Amino acid sequence: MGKKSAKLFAKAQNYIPGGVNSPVRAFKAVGGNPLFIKKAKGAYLIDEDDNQYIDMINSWGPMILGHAFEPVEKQVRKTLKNSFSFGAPTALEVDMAKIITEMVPSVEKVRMVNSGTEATMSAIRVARGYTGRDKIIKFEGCYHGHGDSFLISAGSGAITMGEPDSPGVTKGTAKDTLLAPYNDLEAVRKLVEANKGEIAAIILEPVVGNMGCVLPEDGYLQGLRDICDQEKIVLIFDEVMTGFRLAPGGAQERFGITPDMTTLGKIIGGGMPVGAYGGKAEIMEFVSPAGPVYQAGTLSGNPMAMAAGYAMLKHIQENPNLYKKLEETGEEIVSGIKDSLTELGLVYTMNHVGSMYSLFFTNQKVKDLETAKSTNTELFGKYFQAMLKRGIYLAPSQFESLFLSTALKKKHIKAILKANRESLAEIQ
Ligand SMILES: Cc1ncc(COP(=O)(O)O)c(C=O)c1O
Ligand SMILES: N[C@H](C=O)CCC(=O)O
Repeated sequence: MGKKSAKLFAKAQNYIPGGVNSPVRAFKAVGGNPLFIKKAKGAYLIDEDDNQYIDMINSWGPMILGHAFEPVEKQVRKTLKNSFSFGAPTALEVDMAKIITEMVPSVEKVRMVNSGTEATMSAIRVARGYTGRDKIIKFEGCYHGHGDSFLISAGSGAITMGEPDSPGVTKGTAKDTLLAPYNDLEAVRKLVEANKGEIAAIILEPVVGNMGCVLPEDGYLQGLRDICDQEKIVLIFDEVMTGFRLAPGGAQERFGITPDMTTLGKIIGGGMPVGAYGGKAEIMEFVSPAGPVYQAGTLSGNPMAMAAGYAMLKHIQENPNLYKKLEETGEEIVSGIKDSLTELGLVYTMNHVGSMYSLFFTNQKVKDLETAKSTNTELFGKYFQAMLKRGIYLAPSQFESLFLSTALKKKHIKAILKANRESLAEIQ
């Protein structure tokens, strides 16, 4: 790490818990100290010491078109001339809601919030209000933000820091969150049977990014859809990561399964702090002031955030072939890494879909939290550092997915694959 980043991290620890504003940024799981980033453009991050890195996380997903994408920047500049926030309805937020309903199959009506956390917290409240039931089912290792109901066997930074069940969540709250292993339909059937008529919602990441990248097995999403239909349970896809990433209409479009409700974030903000939840009009009509379930926000629908997000979605809607490029980039990187593994005689597990992937340092098939945890996290730390030394910025935890962007060109892919081969060889 460069001198300026080191100095800033030391200073930050005096004022910010752990020196960071979100735990996984602290590099605790991979050793070393975090880089402090001063700017980013296209495929690159530039730190305070002027080192340049090819970015494989893209702000944890939002920057799917690369950093400082011009049409988005232009729209934000234009909008900020009219001031930053009004706390009143705007034309922009109507455009935003319209484009989301056009693009995401399950969403007939949508409410904008400020983060993915707010979106999931609000979605389960609405599902509870709509069904008159209290319990929800979530899956071990899935992460839905830091709402109390979800910090139970939570993925992402919570597993990374070894705190999947956060202190501070009351027993009263925790008892209404039922847990099942991901990709295990039988476990869900048993929970539903044992809690008949009491489950308001099943919430999941339709492709998990928060225990590393884990894909739904064939028939799994359809199986959950069927259970929800039979038992009148609200099926919620948390597409904060996968929305507009795995297809213009997210994982639900890619896998052809329509949930009752969807939560969104990341890409819909174009890099600004935004979330949204939406779904069938019949359910969304329960949201205040149309209905009785209360949810509000001083900065919800903020013009800056709407400008960035709308410019991003409009570009995606008008250029659907960008997904072909993302698929090709993902395929080329993943198959190149697999070739290196074969050449080096290494048997590790690669999970991949579109522009999301994770390399797990285990020879087990990774399909749920238990198998994800079979990975060698120490080896992952060495791999992370070896890649960083070669100018490639990965997610600083094994329990995160990587997110590719359209800014990656041939030269970047070549550099990524070269660094991968050298790093894998170095750390054995
Ligand atoms: C699937 C998923 N849901 C919800 C969230 C929470 O979003 P935010 O960090 O914007 O609160 C995240 C990421 O943090 C996520 O990956
Ligand atoms: N996995 C998290 C969200 O996607 C990582 C971002 C964070 O918690 O800081």
